Amino acid sequence: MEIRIGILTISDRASQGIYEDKSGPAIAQCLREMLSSEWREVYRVIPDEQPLIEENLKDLADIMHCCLIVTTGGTGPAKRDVTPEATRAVCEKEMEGFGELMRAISLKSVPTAILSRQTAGIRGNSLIVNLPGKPTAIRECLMAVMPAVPYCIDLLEGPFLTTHEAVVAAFRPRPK
Ligand SMILES: Nc1ncnc2c1ncn2[C@@H]1O[C@H](COP(=O)(O)OP(=O)(O)OP(=O)(O)O)[C@@H](O)[C@H]1O
Ligand SMILES: Nc1nc2c(c(=O)[nH]1)N[C@H]1C(S)=C(S)[C@@H](COP(=O)(O)O)O[C@H]1N2
Repeated sequence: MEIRIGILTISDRASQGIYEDKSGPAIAQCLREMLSSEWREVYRVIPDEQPLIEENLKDLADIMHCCLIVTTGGTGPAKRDVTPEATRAVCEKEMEGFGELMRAISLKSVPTAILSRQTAGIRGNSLIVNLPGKPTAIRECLMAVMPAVPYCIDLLEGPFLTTHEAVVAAFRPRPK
C-alpha cells in the first residue's frame, strides 16, 4: 500500500496568502532527504481554527490513512495558537517525549524555544507531530525526533519506513 504522510500548515496569514507558506514545503523537503521509502505527501494549509484543525487531522488519519502527520504553526502562547489543543482532542494517546526533545534541541539555538507547546500523539494508526511555525525550526525539530519515528510507526502497525542512514539512522530496538 502507498505510504502517505500528511503535512498540515496551520497559519492565519499563510492560509490567506499574506505570506507564502515556507514551513510546509520545508517539511516535505526534509522528509524527502530523510526517508528512503517511497511516500506521497498530502499537503494542506489552514487557518488557526481549532475545529478546522481537528477536522483535518481526523481526515488525514482516518480517511487518507497517513501513517505520519506533521503540523507546523499554532503552538505558541498567542490567543489563536491552538494546535496542541486540537492534537490532544483527536488523539487517544499523547506522546510527551516528542515535545520535550524538540524544545530541548531548539533551546540550543533560540531561548524562545520554551514558548512552543508543541506535542505529539497517536490517533488510530497515525502518529501526529507538531512543529513550530518558523521555517527554520523544521529541520532542527524533525532531525531530533526522526530516529524514533519509524519504530513508533511499526508499533502502530503502519508501513515499514526506511531512512537514508547518512542523513538520519532509524533506531529499532527489536529489528523486524
Ligand atoms: N508557514 C510559514 N511560512 C513562512 N513563514 C512563516 C510560517 N509560519 C510562521 N512564519 C514566520 O514566522 C513568524 C512568526 O510566526 P508566528 O508564529 O507569529 O506566525 P503564525 O502564528 O504561524 O502565523 P499567523 O499569525 O498568520 O497564524 C511569521 O511572522 C513568519 O515570518
Ligand atoms: N527550533 C525552533 N523552535 C522554536 C522557534 C524557532 O525559531 N526555532 N521559535 C519559537 C517561538 S518564537 C515561538 S512563539 C514558538 C511557537 O511558534 P508557533 O506558534 O509558530 O508554533 O516556537 C518556538 N520554537
